[in-house]
Amino acid sequence: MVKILIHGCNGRMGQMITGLIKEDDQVEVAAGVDAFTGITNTYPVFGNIQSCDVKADVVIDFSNAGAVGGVLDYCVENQVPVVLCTTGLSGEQLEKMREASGKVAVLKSANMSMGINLLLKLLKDAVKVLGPAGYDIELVERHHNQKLDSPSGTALALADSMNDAMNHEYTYVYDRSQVRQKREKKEMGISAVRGGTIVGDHEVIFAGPDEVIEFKHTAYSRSVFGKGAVEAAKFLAGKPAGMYDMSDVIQF
Ligand SMILES: NC(=O)C1=CN([C@@H]2O[C@H](COP(=O)(O)OP(=O)(O)OC[C@H]3O[C@@H](n4cnc5c(N)ncnc54)[C@H](OP(=O)(O)O)[C@@H]3O)[C@@H](O)[C@H]2O)C=CC1
Ligand SMILES: O=C(O)C1=N[C@H](C(=O)O)C[C@H](O)C1
Repeated sequence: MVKILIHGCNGRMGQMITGLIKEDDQVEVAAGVDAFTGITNTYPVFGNIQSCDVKADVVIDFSNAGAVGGVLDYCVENQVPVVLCTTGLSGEQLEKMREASGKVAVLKSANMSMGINLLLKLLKDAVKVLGPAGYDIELVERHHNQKLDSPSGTALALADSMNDAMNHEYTYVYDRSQVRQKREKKEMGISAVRGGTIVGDHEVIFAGPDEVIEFKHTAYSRSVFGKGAVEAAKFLAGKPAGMYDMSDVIQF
């Protein structure tokens, strides 16, 4: 039985994972941590990770970029692997994560769903054909009105996946309305929409002469992220220090 500590247990994703773990007899929640205490859980909940004295095999973090430093310190100190799902991390926070991965196992992914992870792979092939053929690349993402970061971590991961395949030739242009000049060839435009309860939509548009090719992923429920996070936790428990990602968990 893999014992999981959910960091951000009372948030949208924390509650989704709580439900998924109940249905899975290979995992259990050892404890939760959340700044918000207005929910009663069947497991012990701590107000911050430093005060948590319950042992776990792995941490799943869906919280807030500002909280990730504390999670990494806890995981290094207690030698607990961590599945980092929180997005919007700064350069400094990412550097801290890389340092921590020298001492403990860290799996980071901006999107735990099967669909987006397949798309990350497919886009590498698409861009190698369509980029040199002169197709312009634009990404549009849509999320609910409570989301803190923009663009989404997934939009950046999709762009990075294509840019990695193209030797980092492209620069990113965010929300084009502020840019008062014509589009350059080696740009990827990234635009964010926020509204209502949209779970998460990502579109990658390749616009060429007289034709457009679009890749689109729509999440209809947070369960697609939650299931991936639980599988990642099972995979990561007991793993040696290092950086991991969802391509280690889902093999296509
Ligand atoms: N990788 C993936 O597949 C996915 C990633 N995400 C990312 O996960 C993160 C969480 O998303 P979501 O669940 O929707 O967000 P929520 O705001 O619903 O949940 C986050 C929870 O973490 C709590 N929290 C914030 N700061 C701390 C802290 N310092 N210590 C303990 N708890 C804290 C919040 O409390 P309070 O409300 O009091 O601040 C809240 O209850 C976001 O960054 C989101 O982008 C989301 C979905 C999928
Ligand atoms: O905040 C969210 O809700 C989501 N965040 C992730 C992101 O920033 O990419 C993943 C998913 O799209 C939902």
